[in-house]
Amino acid sequence: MQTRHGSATGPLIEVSGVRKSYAGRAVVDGVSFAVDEGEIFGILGPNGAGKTTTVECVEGLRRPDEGRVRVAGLDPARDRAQLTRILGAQLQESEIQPKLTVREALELYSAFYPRPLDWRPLAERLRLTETLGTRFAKLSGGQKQRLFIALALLGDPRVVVLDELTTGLDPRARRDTWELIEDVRAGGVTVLLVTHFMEEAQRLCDRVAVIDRGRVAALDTPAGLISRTAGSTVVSFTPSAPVDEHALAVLPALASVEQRDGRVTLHGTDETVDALLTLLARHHITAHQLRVSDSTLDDAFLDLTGARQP
Ligand SMILES: Nc1ncnc2c1ncn2[C@@H]1O[C@H](COP(=O)(O)OP(=O)(O)OP(=O)(O)O)[C@@H](O)[C@H]1O
Repeated sequence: MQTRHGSATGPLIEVSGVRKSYAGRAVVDGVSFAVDEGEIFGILGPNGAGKTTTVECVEGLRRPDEGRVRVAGLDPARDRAQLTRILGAQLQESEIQPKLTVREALELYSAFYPRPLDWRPLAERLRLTETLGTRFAKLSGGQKQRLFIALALLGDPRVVVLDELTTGLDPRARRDTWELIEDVRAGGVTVLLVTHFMEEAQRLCDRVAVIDRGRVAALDTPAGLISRTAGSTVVSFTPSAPVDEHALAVLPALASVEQRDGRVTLHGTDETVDALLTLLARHHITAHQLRVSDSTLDDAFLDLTGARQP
């Protein structure tokens, strides 16, 4: 297959056995993954897991102590000048002069690239046209994020790296930003996305690497991560009469069972639910407020890392 940039596909980003220590403590401890062109690839993990350090190695901002990173065949630590032509990174708020207007920021950053996109249609697409005369400091959170995306795309990159893009946004602005990222990918850009939000990863990412304590705890599609969690179906109900614990404990494919305040919650599979209903019928027990749902990426994450999300 040919990409819009005309090169043959293989992974666009390769991270292999990367290690990075600070003061003798390994914060990235042998991370490997590969991102194909056109993917939205998520890096998900608890605070301090090493996500930012990992993507900074991809951006060429940090040099790994060990391991290999390649972006379109370039070594980010060595070939930074060439890398900036194909990789757009999200700036941090502190990197933009608060007094610059949106127009000035777009013009200034365009000058950094050899072949920048025309910023006007980009501003239009990112709904920034109304704000062109507004100073950066006066923008809303959502407008700032849209400007960050515009600046990351100005150089017509093959890949953009977005780190905690929607942190601090309200739900509406977050959803708008997700649509923009989907648009960006539809335009052929590969997206490497660091996120804390399960919903964001589930909605946007083709594949997700869950990073925990500097290592890749799992790498799969969001659906794949969910299906490998112990008990991908959750069923809860209030029984009309006590249910024998031992009978519940031997239900097929049962991952866990909990009885609290008269309510029973089971994690299992569809097979568990079928057997449960048969069991209840046999004992003439009615299941009040019966709820059956699929596990979420949240459950998968907890299973994989044992960490609570903030
Ligand atoms: N320059 C540095 N010097 C020393 N320690 C650092 C440095 N940069 C990061 N760390 C530490 O490395 C660990 C991993 O940091 P990193 O920012 O990569 O994690 P993260 O997964 O992105 O976390 P968060 O979600 O909290 O941003 C943290 O404990 C952090 O304090």
